[in-house]
Amino acid sequence: MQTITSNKKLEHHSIKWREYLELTKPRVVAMLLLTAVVGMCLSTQGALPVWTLVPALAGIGLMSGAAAAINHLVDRHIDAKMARTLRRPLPQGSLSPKRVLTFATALGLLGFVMLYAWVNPLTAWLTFASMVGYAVVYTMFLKRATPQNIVIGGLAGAAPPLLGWTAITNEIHGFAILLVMIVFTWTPPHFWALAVHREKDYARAKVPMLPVTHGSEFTKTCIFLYTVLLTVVCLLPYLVGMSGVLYLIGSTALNLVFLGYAWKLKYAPEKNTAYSMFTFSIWHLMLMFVILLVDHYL
Ligand code: HEM
Ligand SMILES: CC(C)=CCC/C(C)=C/CC/C(C)=C/COP(=O)(O)OP(=O)(O)O
Repeated sequence: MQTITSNKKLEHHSIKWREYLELTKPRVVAMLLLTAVVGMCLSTQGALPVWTLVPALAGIGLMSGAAAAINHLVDRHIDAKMARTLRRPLPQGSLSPKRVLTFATALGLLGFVMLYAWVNPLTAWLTFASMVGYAVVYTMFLKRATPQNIVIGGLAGAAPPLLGWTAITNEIHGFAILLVMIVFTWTPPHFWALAVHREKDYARAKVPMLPVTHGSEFTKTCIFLYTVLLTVVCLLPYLVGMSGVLYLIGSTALNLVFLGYAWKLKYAPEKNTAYSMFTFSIWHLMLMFVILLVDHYL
């Protein structure tokens, strides 16, 4: 009997851990950290100091996780109306809003103190600004107000390469801004492809995403134009001498495939084209940053 009770307790405990982890959007944070690592590596020709790298990644990861948890908290009523987000811990009632707020505050504070004390105040404040940009500016205001929400809000998610760069050098460099621009121009095709696929969800929840306010045809045109812009932006690291030929070939190949998806989505869509493009967008960004890294060290 006692064993059954303690097993239940254990099960209860482990389920809660999984739910707290889900609040932090771990796969998104993993990608943000990859872009931050690349920012760190590209900022120097030398080896990275481990005593800066570790607290920098921990601090950026914790503050991103805190921002994601606040997004879950603020959006809990919207999330309850959409099939994709209905099973999240808050709409399901498996975590209370108060607990989520405490969790997010603890994570955010811990991350900030780590960055401030062990990295540098510049990185701590820039990460804080990104956290506010996503959790407050995007989630509380822009998301509910304008179809340009993700374009402007995308700046917060694009910041980590700069955060990685400043963590190592304590200064804002033009090359770091180029990396930010890559993620910034990648965000609209990344998200709008998903929004086209999930248009009904957003309409039901009354969130003014572009396909809801301007229709899916207009959104597909915007996706295509942003993908062209992304292709041009991705040439800049080569043109300014930040990256070499390996990067040029790799990034151009990735962008040609991405453009292929955008073209197909606009002119010859099949049932799953929008979702396939969204899935590819994640591979695209991941490989783009891996190529930047390989190019830097070869
Ligand atoms: C305003 C900016 C952004 C918006 C609105 C956005 C939106 C979304 C949404 C709604 C999903 C969930 C898809 C699903 O549940 O199937 C998603 C997934 C994802 N996003 Fe974004 N995104 C943004 C920026 C970013 C950035 C900057 C990164 C990383 C650098 C990123 C990386 C990812 C990854 C890795 C996934 C897959 C997560 C998973 O499989 O659980 N996103 N994005
Ligand atoms: C400190 C720092 C770098 C902060 C950035 C944090 C962060 C987690 C950015 C990711 C952007 C993202 C996943 C937006 C989706 O929100 P959504 O509400 O539109 O998507 P949802 O419906 O899936 O919740």
